[in-house]
Amino acid sequence: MTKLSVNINKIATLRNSRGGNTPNLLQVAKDIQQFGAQGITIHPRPDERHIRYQDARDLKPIVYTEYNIEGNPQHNFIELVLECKPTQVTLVPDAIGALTSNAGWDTIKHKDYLTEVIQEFNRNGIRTAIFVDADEKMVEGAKATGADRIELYTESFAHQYGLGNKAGIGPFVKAALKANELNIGINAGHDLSLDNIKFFKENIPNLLEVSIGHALISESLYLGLDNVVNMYLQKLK
Ligand SMILES: CC(=O)[C@@H](O)[C@H](O)COP(=O)(O)O
Ligand SMILES: NCC(=O)COP(=O)(O)O
Repeated sequence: MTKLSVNINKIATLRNSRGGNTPNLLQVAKDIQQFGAQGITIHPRPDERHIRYQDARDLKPIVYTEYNIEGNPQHNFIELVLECKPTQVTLVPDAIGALTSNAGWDTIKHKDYLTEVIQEFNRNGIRTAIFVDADEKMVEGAKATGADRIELYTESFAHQYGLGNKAGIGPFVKAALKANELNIGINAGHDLSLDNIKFFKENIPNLLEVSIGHALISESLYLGLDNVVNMYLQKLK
């Protein structure tokens, strides 16, 4: 079974568009867990355009499933994660002002920095994951930092799959086999959807967790959050 962690960034985007508290992020997080999701993911960005740092703190007592905080480990982010002590921190190399995540880490070039940050989180009992492209060398580099898991950046797979090109899964299978060989866990995310998730899951050996936000919230506009969470759970069995 692969765990579903729902990324609630888009709920915060909607809330922030009017400045009030509708929709209520904390209530949505409670409901998503009640509907059966096994985790909640947030990705606070430095400009706090969707998830605010205070949201991360407020969610701490609400999230009783796996709490995953994603972001670039700048000083403020590290402080926040150490304060919130989530189940998992996922390190993502976001450029300031990027529209969304658009690349994995170069785990070879940044090995020393990543190792240092990961040691700090490990000392605090927080599981660590590194966001990487589907590249065996980057998986080896992630393992060398001491990270518990990789998160495969799935945008290229999703894009190719949408064009009808199933061969786009190829590099992801190779990266996953390398991760299995090295005994580093596998998460995945970015642009996964009801259309592509089953194929992805069936082809990736030992896929532990997926974090899904943009498509899942969009699909919920038509089908409802409860239905959509459960449709993903069926496909991830
Ligand atoms: C790492 C990743 O792929 C997601 O966290 C994604 O970047 C969501 O962030 P946005 O909601 O800001 O697009
Ligand atoms: N880590 C990926 C994530 O949290 C959600 O990405 P997306 O589904 O919003 O593209």
